[in-house]
Parts: sequence; C-alpha cells; structure tokens
Amino acid sequence: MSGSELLRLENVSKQFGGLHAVEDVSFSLNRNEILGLIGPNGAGKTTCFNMISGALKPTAGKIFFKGTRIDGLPIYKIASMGIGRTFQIVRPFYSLSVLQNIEAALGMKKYQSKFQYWQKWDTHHTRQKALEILEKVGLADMADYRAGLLPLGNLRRLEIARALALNPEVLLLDESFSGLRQEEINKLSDLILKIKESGVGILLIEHNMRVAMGLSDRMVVLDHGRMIASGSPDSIKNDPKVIEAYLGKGEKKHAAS
Ligand SMILES: Nc1ncnc2c1ncn2[C@@H]1O[C@H](COP(=O)(O)OP(=O)(O)OP(=O)(O)O)[C@@H](O)[C@H]1O
Repeated sequence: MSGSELLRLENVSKQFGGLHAVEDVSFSLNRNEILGLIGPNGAGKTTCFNMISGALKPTAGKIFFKGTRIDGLPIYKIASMGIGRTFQIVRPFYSLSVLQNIEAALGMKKYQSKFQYWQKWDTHHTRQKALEILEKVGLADMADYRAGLLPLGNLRRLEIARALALNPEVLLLDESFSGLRQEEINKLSDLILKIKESGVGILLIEHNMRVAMGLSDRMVVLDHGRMIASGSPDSIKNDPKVIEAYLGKGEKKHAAS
C-alpha cells in the first residue's frame, strides 16, 4: 500500500442470483486524486459504490480503507470512518432549511440516528460548523432557504455539503452533474477540484464523458461487471475496448467502414 493510498478494492465481485453485476474488480484510490469510474448502463458502477459504502456486501473479494478491511461493515460505521457519498437521486430533508440539513448531517456523525437528539444538534458550535461547510460549497447565502425550493444545481451542492459534514477522506460522487446546465457544471467542477486539493480522494461516476475526462486523474472502465480498461483519460479515450463497449461491436464496424 502506498503512503497516499486511501481505498483499495481487491478482486471484488457481487452476484445477484445468477447475474454477475460486478466481477473480479480491483483498483485503488489515492489522496488528492479523482478516479473516474465509467461504463455503459448496467456496467456495475453503482453496485461498486454500494459495496464500498456498506449498502451491499461483496460476494467475493476485499475492500480496504487506509489498510483496514471494511467490506461487510455497516453503512454508519463506514461513513464514520471517513467515506462519504452522494446519490444519483438527491435526498435532502426537503422541509428543513439548507442550514438545518447540514446540522442534521453533523448530528448524525455524533449520534448515528436521524431523529434522535434534535435539540443537541442545535448548538452554537454545530451552527458555526454548518455555516463553514456551506461557505465552502458556495451555499452560505442560502442557509435559511428551504431545501425543497433549491434548483437542482444547488441541491447537488447541498448533497456534497451533507457528505462533507462527515469529514470524509474518500468521497463517492454518483452522477453529480446529471441534468445540470453548463454554467452549473463549471461551478460544480471547481468545487470538486477544491475538495480534491484539500486532501480528499474522490471516486466519480459520471456519464458526461467530457466532464469525467476533464476532472479525472485516472479512470477505470467497467462493462458487464468486468474491468475492461484503466489509465489516464487520454489512454481510455483511445482504447478500442472502451470504444467498443460504448458504441457496440456493430457500431464500431459500421464506423470503421
Ligand atoms: N439489488 C439488485 N438486485 C438485482 N440486480 C441488481 C441490483 N442492483 C443492480 N442490479 C443489476 O446489476 C447490474 C449492474 O447495475 P448497476 O446499477 O451497478 O450499474 P451501473 O453501471 O451503475 O448502471 P447505470 O449507469 O445505469 O446507473 C445491472 O444489470 C442491474 O440491473
């Protein structure tokens, strides 16, 4: 394990009945690095996220966080160790304010339950910390807005802010850019680079190839659960196996003819 390695998957597989959703996948993620996890629909990307975050237990293989084996540990335990995630579909508390959403996330780190100890979350210290996080993600001006009223771009920032409340060293971002306008994409890219520079390792699932290639230091490509390529964005872009996975064999032949 190198000094900067945060996360490592070793020969990880997940079967659902007879379906091999993820098969024998190995890769690692370092501090200050963005690793793009890409592949066509159904390739196994979200299943990888679910195994890393503890929502699913691998059928085979091992997952390490800073050298400690974490596969099969409960979600809350993995989150409190320092692995945060966002979801494809945003899930804030819509009726709470932006600030309260972060206070709740900070409270969950302490108490590991959503609805207990509400009053204890509401301390001066928690409020200050929540404001600092909102400042970082550019939502401080909207602290008192109801989360349900935010447009999608800001909801995605709020999701990231909630994940940051757990002070993660690894951040799993699941299609954070989907549905955003170019201006919002640029702002979110800047934020993600800033988070990386603060010492976090980021694993990014992204269908927008331009965004994924632009942000990632390295990429891993899955297809039908198997890892078909890994390397720099440039090497991935020109890899015939990757082109074939995205376009399909027929299309490639067609394109070549
Ligand atoms: N809980 C489950 N039970 C059964 N099959 C599942 C389950 N979760 C995922 N799958 C299947 O596993 C395969 C991989 O799915 P996964 O969601 O990981 O792919 P993905 O790469 O994230 O796809 P997308 O880009 O469309 O989100 C798919 O065939 C999917 O239908």
